Amino acid sequence: MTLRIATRGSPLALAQAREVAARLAAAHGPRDGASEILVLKTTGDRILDRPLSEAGGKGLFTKEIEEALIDGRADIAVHSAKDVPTWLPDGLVLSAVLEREDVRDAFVSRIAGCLEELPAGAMVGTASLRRQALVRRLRPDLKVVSLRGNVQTRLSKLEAGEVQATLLALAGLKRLGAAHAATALFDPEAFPPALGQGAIAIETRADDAATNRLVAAIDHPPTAAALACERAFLAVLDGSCRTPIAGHARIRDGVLAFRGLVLSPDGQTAFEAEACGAPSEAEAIGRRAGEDIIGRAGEEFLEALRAAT
Ligand SMILES: NCc1[nH]cc(CCC(=O)O)c1CC(=O)O
Repeated sequence: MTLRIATRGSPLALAQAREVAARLAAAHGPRDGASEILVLKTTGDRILDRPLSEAGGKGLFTKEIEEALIDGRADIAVHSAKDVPTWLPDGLVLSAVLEREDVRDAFVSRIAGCLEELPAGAMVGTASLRRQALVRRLRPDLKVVSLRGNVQTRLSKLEAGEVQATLLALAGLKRLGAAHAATALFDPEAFPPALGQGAIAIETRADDAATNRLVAAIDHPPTAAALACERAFLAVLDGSCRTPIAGHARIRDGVLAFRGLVLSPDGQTAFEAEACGAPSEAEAIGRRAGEDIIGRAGEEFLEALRAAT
């Protein structure tokens, strides 16, 4: 039986699918761990002319891939965990997560060594509402503009001088062999990553016991716990592409510590929560942090966020 792995066709998505294929082969040998890659185009790949947050939000990079799982054209879907919507379709599960890459965002620029060094009025291009809000919070004097396209496209737009700086996940740069493009790295405390950033998630049909047994062997339980915590936080806050939301769970000395943040799009208002506990309580920890923010921020602020942009 050859496992069929569905993925988007961007260079980053292909690198991630190949990594899953290599791990399966390493864990189960070339026969039982054999796989083939099925490349699919998603709505998110087709919309190039406007911000994705305006294009209907959730699941733009996952829907067509999940459909292939549901109708049996594929056995495994590989996603960047941060692109996986809060709610999965009925019958699908995140059955494994690979060990997390570096969670940090990278600052990329030819004219400044870091965000602080950019001259007032400089243009920073990023399509991520989280990065836009965090940049505005730290540097309200900069011009933040949307910059779309896959990682390579964004780097060439920077080269062409469309913007003076951009921000990218270091994990993605590393997987593309382009980590040298990073000018500086953000401290995750000052510039918290997207929920799920740096992790590769494997989605399968819940009732496909044979596939789920094979992928269980490449699961990294500490990353899975961190992701469960981060996704529980997202679920409580009903996070979507429209909501600037950030956060990061990590396990140290057997304790899972989470810090999450919700921002107004202009970055001027932010609510933050911290929670920690046993990794086995990951989801409850994430929920607790989310409920803490709802309690303090108030429905009004959160409603305004949902309606914003
Ligand atoms: N939304 C695009 C996306 N999805 C995952 C990554 C990077 C890899 C990762 O976070 O695991 C990127 C590019 C980026 O944010 O720079």
